[in-house]
Amino acid sequence: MHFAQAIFSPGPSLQANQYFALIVPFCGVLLGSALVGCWAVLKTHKYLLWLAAGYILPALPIAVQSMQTNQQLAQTSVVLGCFYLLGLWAIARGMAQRSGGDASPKIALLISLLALAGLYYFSQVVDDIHMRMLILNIAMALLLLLGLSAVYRHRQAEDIFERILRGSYLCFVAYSLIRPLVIFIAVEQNPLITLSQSPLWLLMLAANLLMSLWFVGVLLAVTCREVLLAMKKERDLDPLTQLLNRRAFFEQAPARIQRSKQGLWALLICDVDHFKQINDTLGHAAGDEVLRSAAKVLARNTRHTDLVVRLGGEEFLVLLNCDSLHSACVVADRMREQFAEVHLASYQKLTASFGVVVIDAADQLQSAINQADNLLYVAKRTGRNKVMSAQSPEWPKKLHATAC
Ligand SMILES: Nc1nc2c(ncn2[C@@H]2O[C@H](COP(=O)(O)OP(=O)(O)OP(=O)(O)O)[C@@H](O)[C@H]2O)c(=O)[nH]1
Repeated sequence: MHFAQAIFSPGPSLQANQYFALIVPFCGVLLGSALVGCWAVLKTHKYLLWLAAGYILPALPIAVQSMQTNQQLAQTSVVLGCFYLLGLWAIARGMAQRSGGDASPKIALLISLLALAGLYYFSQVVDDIHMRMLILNIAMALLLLLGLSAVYRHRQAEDIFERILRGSYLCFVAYSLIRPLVIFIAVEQNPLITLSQSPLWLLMLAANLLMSLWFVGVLLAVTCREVLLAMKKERDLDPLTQLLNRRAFFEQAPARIQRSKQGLWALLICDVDHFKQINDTLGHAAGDEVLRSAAKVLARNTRHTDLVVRLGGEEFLVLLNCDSLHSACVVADRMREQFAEVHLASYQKLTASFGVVVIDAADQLQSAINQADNLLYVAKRTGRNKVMSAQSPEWPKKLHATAC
């Protein structure tokens, strides 16, 4: 019989459970479409397209085979086998790509060609449905295995969501490896009359459906979380230096100060000296590079409990946990010295000025920033490249009383 005829002419008596089996491919297409929709919105997560293909491609052979007699299954096995193999490799590829790896396309091609040759032999030369099922299921399990190594080799940030996703994929692979064994035992004990009407077929479809739903659920949850984290990062970080921005600082600083049980907090305002001149002589791109280097100098002199912020332009703010104004000034001075080490082509030496204030309560934040700003202004006015605090000799005596 012709292939197209074999696909479109259903068996003589379609059972109710065969129609019921169509729910599975329908769900596969639906879940695959959800992943495509997700990709269309994000545009960044290309691996979602591979995973979508992994859901949509096998849906076609499942739908067709659910309505076929064993004789028709033999005629369509090679073509429909291609859809299964491509679909399973797409899942492996998607998962591998998500982890920054690959799913060995050459090995996948070899496995697929061998499987298709086997399907051809056991359908066109010797009609053995048992062998065809075994070959196809073994090949599909091997294709999924190709993704597993990449998923475990290229480890992403270890968190509970990642572990659940990885664990789910591992279960999916394990199930695929066990399936040929189940088929081997089940068919051996109960020779198939019509595969698509057998409980084995329905059982496999039900297991597929459950796995698919679970896997897509986990995948979408992980993707949503990634998107939310990326959005939060974009909202909180300065894109040039990757430091916190002003808004994120005022959101995080009060809680950070209140949480700390002991010690003072110092506010260091830092401003790169003659930055306009750097921009004018070396160009805006070099200016940007200087800002990135300045951010690194500040960040490497702080601990994870401190906050480093780009207030705007060439002005930075550091919230530093310390035990005295003196120790905060020592840190600021170390930062100041390290500015001189930033490499600047043809520009003499990079310098920065600092204003330092200490506080012990969150409600002093705004006034302390204003005060640190005043100190910075004095540092600029009295020659730049210096750390100014209320204890500095240059600090105007009449303001001394209000300083920390
Ligand atoms: N490259 C670059 N330049 C910026 C950025 N933001 C602000 N600027 C420039 O930074 C310069 C700041 O100049 P000023 O405020 O005069 O400060 P300054 O030249 O450092 O002078 P002093 O602070 O008095 O030493 C301006 O020319 C801004 O255009 C940025 O993101 N990248």
